[in-house]
Amino acid sequence: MSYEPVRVASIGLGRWANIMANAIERSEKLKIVACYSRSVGKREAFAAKHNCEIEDNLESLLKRDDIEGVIVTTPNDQHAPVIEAAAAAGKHVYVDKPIAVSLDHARRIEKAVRDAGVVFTVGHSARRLAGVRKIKELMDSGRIGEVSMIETNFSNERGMELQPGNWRGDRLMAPGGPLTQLAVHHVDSLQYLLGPVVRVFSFMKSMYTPVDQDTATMTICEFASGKLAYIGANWASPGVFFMNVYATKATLFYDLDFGWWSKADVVDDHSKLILREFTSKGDDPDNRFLHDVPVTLERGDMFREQFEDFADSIRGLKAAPEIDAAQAIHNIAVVLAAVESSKTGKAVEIEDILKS
Ligand SMILES: NC(=O)C1=CN([C@@H]2O[C@H](COP(=O)(O)OP(=O)(O)OC[C@H]3O[C@@H](n4cnc5c(N)ncnc54)[C@H](OP(=O)(O)O)[C@@H]3O)[C@@H](O)[C@H]2O)C=CC1
Ligand SMILES: O=C1CO[C@H](CO)[C@@H](O)[C@@H]1O
Repeated sequence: MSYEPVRVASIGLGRWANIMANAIERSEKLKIVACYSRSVGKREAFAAKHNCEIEDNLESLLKRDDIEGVIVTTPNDQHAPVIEAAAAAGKHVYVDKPIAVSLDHARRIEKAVRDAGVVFTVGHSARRLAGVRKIKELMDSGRIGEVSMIETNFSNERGMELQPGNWRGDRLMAPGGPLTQLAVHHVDSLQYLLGPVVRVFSFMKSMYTPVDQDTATMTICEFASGKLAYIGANWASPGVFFMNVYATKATLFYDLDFGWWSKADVVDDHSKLILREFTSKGDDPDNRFLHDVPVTLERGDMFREQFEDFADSIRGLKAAPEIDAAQAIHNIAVVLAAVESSKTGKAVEIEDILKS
């Protein structure tokens, strides 16, 4: 069903704003009409590239009646103040992940959008990858049996390039470093697949980086269902994104070439999902053989789709976007529990984090 494109403004015009704008430009459901960032150079470059108007300050942008929603890609600590102002002005809000880096900020955001009655969503796009959607389908259909555990990793080399002053190198703005910035995507996908995490244990170390930030993290999660998951995330290796699912009838190996992450319209072509199962399974454990079945992945576009979900909700085609504030808060609670565990050397209950 087609409708008048939802008119949006981009706020916080760094690297990710441009990748998100490219995705919006692949859709007929939204149109970027204006932009704002604090520095003049970034505003001018973004407006020229994405053919939109420039606003010199947030207040003037939010006063415009022709802007229906905002795309917030400011650094993590600037999500809450920008969203509070946008929601108070009646603008619908998309914010990139993580929703915020403290529960206090996350709850301020939840309250602001609820009080204003605006549509709100968070960019946990990885669950929309063709491989993750297919894993969910294979789990729900019973094809792979019952899952006991999932192992994941999302890593890249960025910790080695951090400089003092970069917000990613700040423990308050990016707690757990690569866990907050990269593997929070796996935190979301794992809770999408297995339900809520209840308890977390984590080790975090600072390695191969010029700043005082964790760059190697290993986290184990226990789910309310009793199932288990491992999340590895480092900032000291070439890019890695994988998810391996262990189930009673088959094991799934999902691997994505991180080099294509920001090109969401083709990234699914650079991923593979293998299903490993028994060819025959007799009584003799020394006479059981396995084979690998490649699983076909239909190409999607995780970034375009998340914006279309947002736009469809604004136009009333659906009640709400797939990812809401409550899920995003649970995602960040898992990250904060992992950071707490790495400090205390003990497992941390998510309930205790949510109570704090
Ligand atoms: N989903 C994904 O895969 C990814 C998500 N992200 C997320 O996107 C967000 C932005 O990341 P990224 O683009 O890499 O960061 P950058 O630092 O490159 O860009 C953020 C920009 O926001 C601007 N800014 C800062 N404060 C404000 C403010 N108060 N109001 C308006 N603009 C402001 C800054 O520019 P200026 O000085 O001009 O204001 C800055 O350049 C983060 O939340 C990050 O986690 C990032 C990468 C990938
Ligand atoms: O979420 C993310 C995924 O990958 C990006 C790198 O391309 C990160 O910068 C980011 O924070």
